[in-house]
Amino acid sequence: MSRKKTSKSKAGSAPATSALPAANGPRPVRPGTARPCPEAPPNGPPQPGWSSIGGGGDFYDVAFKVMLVGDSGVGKTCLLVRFKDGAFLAGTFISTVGIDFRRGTGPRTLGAPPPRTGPCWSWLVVFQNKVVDVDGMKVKLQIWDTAGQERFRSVTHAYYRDAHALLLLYDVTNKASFDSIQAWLTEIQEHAQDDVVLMLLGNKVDSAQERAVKREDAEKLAKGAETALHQGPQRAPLPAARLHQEGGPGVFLLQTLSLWDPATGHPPGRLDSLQQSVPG
Ligand SMILES: Nc1nc2c(ncn2[C@@H]2O[C@H](COP(=O)(O)OP(=O)(O)OP(=O)(O)O)[C@@H](O)[C@H]2O)c(=O)[nH]1
Repeated sequence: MSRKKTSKSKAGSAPATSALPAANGPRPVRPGTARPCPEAPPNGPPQPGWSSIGGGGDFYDVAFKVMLVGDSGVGKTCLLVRFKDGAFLAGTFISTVGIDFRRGTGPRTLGAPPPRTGPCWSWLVVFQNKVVDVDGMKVKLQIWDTAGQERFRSVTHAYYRDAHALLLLYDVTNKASFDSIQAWLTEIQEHAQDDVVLMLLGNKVDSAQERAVKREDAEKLAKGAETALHQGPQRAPLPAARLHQEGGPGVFLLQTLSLWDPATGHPPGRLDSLQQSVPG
């Protein structure tokens, strides 16, 4: 695929920005994705068990932080946008890099030097809240989109710690993005909570002709990874069979999906549930 990579912004409550790579020159910004979320608490997202009245007028019973991770270009931002707004971001690929924001004033001028004072919302992550109904319970998902580019990993790691679930994406048309999954798993093992829920997502199954990763290979990887994660030094060993049956914490399953409907060019419906993903 020949997509020109430029840059896009993701905002969130990042750690101090001084250690972060500086934005380099003017960068295009996607409307709607490059804005700080006013609900963002300075020290991370709300935890389960918080009040049933959330910020921004959302009512919920329980809240979870979900993070999207995976190589650059696999479709993390598209997934977030589809899930939140039902829209698909087609066209030029705008990659996630650091653009910073001053709290309350929105995006600063792209390419301008970073602000010298004041709190900064920034960089390589952006999150969106969405409340979904699960068995009569209002579940608030705070979904964090991270920059996939390798040079930003040390920054995005910091956000794994308090994540309840990680959606690990690869692009079925890009073998390299699948080959990287092992490295992502190692990072997850190092930086995420022991009981984090993981899901492997193979995106872009609509591009059947360009497919470079077989479903069986991904299933094999998911199965192996599930066992390895639960036998790792920091994790309690759990029999794989039990995990499959009970669907408990740490389950690592493969789902494939397409965020684009090739028949109509429109999204095939809201991704309220990843279970509705396209078989591939
Ligand atoms: N055909 C097809 N293209 C998709 C799909 N999902 C995303 N894309 C395209 O893939 C490209 C990259 O998508 P992004 O969501 O920006 O990728 P990302 O993982 O956020 O990339 P980084 O921000 O660099 O980490 C865009 O051009 C999208 O239009 C899909 O399901 N099918």
